[in-house]
Amino acid sequence: MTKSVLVLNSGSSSLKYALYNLDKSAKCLLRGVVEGIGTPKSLIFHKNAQDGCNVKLEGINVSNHRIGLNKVWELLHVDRGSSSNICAVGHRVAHGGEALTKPALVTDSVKKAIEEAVPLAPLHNPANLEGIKAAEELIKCPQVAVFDTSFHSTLPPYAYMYALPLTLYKELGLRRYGFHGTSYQFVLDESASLLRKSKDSLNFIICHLGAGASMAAIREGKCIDTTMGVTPLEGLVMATRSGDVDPGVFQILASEKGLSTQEISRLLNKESGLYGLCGDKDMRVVWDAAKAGSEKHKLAVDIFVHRIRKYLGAYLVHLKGKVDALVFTAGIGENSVPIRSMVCQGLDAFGISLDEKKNNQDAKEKREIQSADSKIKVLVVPTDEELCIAQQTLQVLRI
Ligand SMILES: Nc1ncnc2c1ncn2[C@@H]1O[C@H](COP(=O)(O)OP(=O)(O)O)[C@@H](O)[C@H]1O
Ligand SMILES: CC(=O)OP(=O)(O)O
Ligand SMILES: [Mg+2]
Repeated sequence: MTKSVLVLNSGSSSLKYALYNLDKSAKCLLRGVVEGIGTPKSLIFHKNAQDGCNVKLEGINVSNHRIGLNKVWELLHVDRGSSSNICAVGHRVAHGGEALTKPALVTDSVKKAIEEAVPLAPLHNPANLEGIKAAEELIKCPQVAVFDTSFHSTLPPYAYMYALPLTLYKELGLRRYGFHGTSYQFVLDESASLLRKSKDSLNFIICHLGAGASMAAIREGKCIDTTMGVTPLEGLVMATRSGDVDPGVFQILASEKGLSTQEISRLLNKESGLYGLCGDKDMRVVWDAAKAGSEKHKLAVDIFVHRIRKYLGAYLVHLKGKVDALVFTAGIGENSVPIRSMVCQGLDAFGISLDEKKNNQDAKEKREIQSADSKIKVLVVPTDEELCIAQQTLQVLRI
């Protein structure tokens, strides 16, 4: 049996995993996801691309990522003994801080740097680190960390600095880092290949709209601005994250509601966004309820779209109108016809116009959906963070 690389993408409440051939083809052998970690109703979906072996485990109790990885390990073991051929593990790590700007072989000092960045990504880095430690115990092979933040290391200082006392940047590393980097990397390459041009000659505005959502402005293949900040909380409205709010709310919540910093952080990260506005966090449910007439769900959709358009306007100006394509990716970006339509509504004057028939096509592959007279192309490009992590893992290990 061929040797393989295992990719672990530990999210705030999920653990996605995928197994790839350990060669340049990096063919996907199987993939799966443990959802609802930390709740009594966790779910595991496991799909073997080769023999169609699909497993769905429901209602299990996966209280943390370590237990999640143990379950995945059992499944890999059962699934044609896949576990015994793993020669490398690639981990998604959300925050690399200022020190870690490239994929890195996991060493004690790399783990320490990931630990030091925990305050900067409180929902993600602890899970990432737990995933690394658990994998080290289970699988004796090289482990590689691939950082969400790396892609954004090209941001110019005027885009990454906050207008806070300069000393805070020096003391605490308080600056914009940006996230979803492996997704942007993958989608940028895919978009350039769709347009049959070198990415270095192309400008894009990419919307990564998943449960976590962000946007990036790309000039000549390099990121020049992005919506997420020092943490993955800034910017767009997300499933449970507020995105941009006036920092003045901290004072009001503390003095008027007596909330601690921890409680405020929880409120902004887990109880806000779509969920805070309408009580639902899955855009499919939110959209259906809005269509059925629920005013609060309609408002949640309007706020979600308005925030995207605000940044779209900013990035169009930032790129001086020279944009080759507006790209939609991730769960909502790839699948929601109405959200894409609302984002592009009435932008003909800015060179963006959708072909609604193409937008409505039920397709899974990367494609163009702009109208014939649209100056800027509009693309739907499925992301694959796990494949990108596998490729970068192989590069670090020079395989
Ligand atoms: N057909 C669809 N219409 C609208 N939203 C969708 C659709 N399919 C998936 N989604 C949204 O995509 C989200 C998940 O996206 P994903 O990129 O997997 O997020 P993450 O990796 O951040 O968990 C779901 O929460 C759901 O809201
Ligand atoms: C950084 C981030 O927001 O990741 P995710 O979308 O997986 O939550
Ligand atoms: Mg994601």
